[in-house]
Amino acid sequence: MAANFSSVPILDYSLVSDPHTRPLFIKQLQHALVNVGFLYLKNHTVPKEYVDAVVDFTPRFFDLPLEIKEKISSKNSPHFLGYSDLGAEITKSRIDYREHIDFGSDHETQWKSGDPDYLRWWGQSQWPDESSLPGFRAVMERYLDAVRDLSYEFTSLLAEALGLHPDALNKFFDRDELMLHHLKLAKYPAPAADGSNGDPGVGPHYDAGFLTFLLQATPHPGLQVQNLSGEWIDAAPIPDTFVINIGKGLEFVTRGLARATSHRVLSPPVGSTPRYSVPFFQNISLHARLTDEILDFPPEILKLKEIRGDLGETESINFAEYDREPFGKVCLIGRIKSRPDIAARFYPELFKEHFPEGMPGQ
Ligand SMILES: O=C(O)CCC(=O)C(=O)O
Ligand SMILES: [Fe+2]
Repeated sequence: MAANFSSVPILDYSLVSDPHTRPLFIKQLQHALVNVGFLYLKNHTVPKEYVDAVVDFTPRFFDLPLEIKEKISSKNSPHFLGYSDLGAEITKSRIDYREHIDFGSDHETQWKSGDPDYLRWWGQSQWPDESSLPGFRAVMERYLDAVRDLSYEFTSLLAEALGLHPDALNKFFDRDELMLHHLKLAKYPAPAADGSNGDPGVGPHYDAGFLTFLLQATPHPGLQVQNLSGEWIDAAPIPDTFVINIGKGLEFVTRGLARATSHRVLSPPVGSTPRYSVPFFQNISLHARLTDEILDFPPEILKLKEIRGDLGETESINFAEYDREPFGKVCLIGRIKSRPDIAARFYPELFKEHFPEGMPGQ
């Protein structure tokens, strides 16, 4: 019988540091990876003051005057980094109702004219002028580095939970200065009472990379994950936790053992204050070709996949190109589809390929 789930498991990171309780953590992690694809992590190692500072700055960023935010608009970034106003982004042909800013760890683009397009996906972030929000950049970069470090530790526990050597997944990451991980600050306003805002929230999707560490920065519910029978299960905020989920890249390279789970965000109810959230997206090397990487799982681990059964029908299909393209290309295609405006400006050939009829909605 297929294993299904009706809630998202909560794992306690403090179990890892005690040799007596560590095996229990690994067991619980194994269940979460194979059967759910989502988990909450409590007692994690990112200092509370780092998290609190991010929670404090997030609404203050969105409260800046529009002209300050527009100065760092993602429209002008070949790296899809910067500020995106409401309605800028498309998920599965549907317009999302959120405002956001995306940035990455400090990074110089490796792309030069003539190089493959996908190298250009990573590059410099755009930050608001220091004088308009003093301390913002330092707080965000400090947080990004701390979550990155936790994400690497977690990746090695995950390898262990899947019966691999703890270092088995390290080869997918480049040296720190060549890696870029993403952080997004998102604001989900309540829709207008007359429904004139169109489709609210963020539509069903998978994340692209290896792992996502989500900080839900307000107590609003809204995040939902889809179980094996297609039902939407709430993943409401739990104070002092991260919600961790698996991206399509990790699912692909583990041959479906670790499952990427479709999820979506519903807007807060009419009249509510906005919901804020801060996902960290752990990337892997732009050049990593996941089809070339055969990981050697022990038979008892592969059996867990059989016991779980098929992943079932979900409402989102994306990032299917892992079977032929390197990580950077797969993700660039994802960005091209969600931001045709940026694609048309900086990646005209890919734009034509994916939007042969021209700009959608025009
Ligand atoms: O805002 C959230 O809670 C989740 C957002 C999300 O799934 C994403 O940006 O990929
Ligand atoms: Fe997501």
